Amino acid sequence: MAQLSLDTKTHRGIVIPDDWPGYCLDLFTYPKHYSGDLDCVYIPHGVIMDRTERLARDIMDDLGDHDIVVLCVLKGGHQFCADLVERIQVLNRNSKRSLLMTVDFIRLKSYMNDQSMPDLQMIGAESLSVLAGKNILIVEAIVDTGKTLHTLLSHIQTFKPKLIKVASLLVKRVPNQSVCLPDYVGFEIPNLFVVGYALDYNEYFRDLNISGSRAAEDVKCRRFHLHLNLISPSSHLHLIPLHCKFFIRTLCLNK
Ligand SMILES: O=P(O)(O)OC[C@H]1O[C@H](OP(=O)(O)OP(=O)(O)O)[C@H](O)[C@@H]1O
Ligand code: HPA
Repeated sequence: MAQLSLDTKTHRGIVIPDDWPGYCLDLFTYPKHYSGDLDCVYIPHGVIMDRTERLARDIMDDLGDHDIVVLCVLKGGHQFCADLVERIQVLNRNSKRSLLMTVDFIRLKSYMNDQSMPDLQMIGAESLSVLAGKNILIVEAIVDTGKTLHTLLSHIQTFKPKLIKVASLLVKRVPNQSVCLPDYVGFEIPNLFVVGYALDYNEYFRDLNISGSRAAEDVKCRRFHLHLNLISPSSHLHLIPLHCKFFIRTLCLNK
């Protein structure tokens, strides 16, 4: 893992500036039940896929001809992990080098609403002893405060793996972030709350195609809370209490 201060040209991934407004929602299709809940399309799905393809190649260049255990951090990391593994499989079929992969899962949860809670739950940690002596690629959707990754790395290191690499689709520019930068970063984003592509707000938005009466009921409750947060920066931000000053951005709507 590189230190935060090591800022090479590509190590931060695609850097999205603070003033990036995203794309207007009306330019995309999205389920009607999310209308009114979303601010903009922040990173279109196709861009995520193209960037993931390049990350897969970088991983293959670094780790090709090794055996690795891909450790997917649930729940948020499941979509990125599936797409990244698929891209590596394509390279396995089409290049001279190959990467033998097994995939494992661990669940870490600390967020309520848009806030990281002091209590971090780790589910599935018991089975990590199988990682002893292995090459591990942790696949995470987002590094925000860095607490989740830091806790996971400390835990895994106790099993004495041979090598640990980390791939994260997103890294947030957060003041005083205390974690090392992942080895493979898709995008560096401003300090905004983003949803979609398996990233949630209280379990909503992971799958933008949710349907059914129970989901519809829940969505109504959630809308009540989210409306506060969806005012665009140029309108009435100053009227919102400080703790609500964040924006829900949609990573990707079209899949
Ligand atoms: O860098 P941090 O501030 O620790 O935040 C990053 C973590 O937050 C989210 O997990 P969450 O706790 O929401 O659980 P989930 O993946 O099940 O949604 C996300 O999937 C990351 O694992
Ligand atoms: O911006 C975010 N969105 C969704 N989940 C998260 N977990 C940490 N940060 C985020």
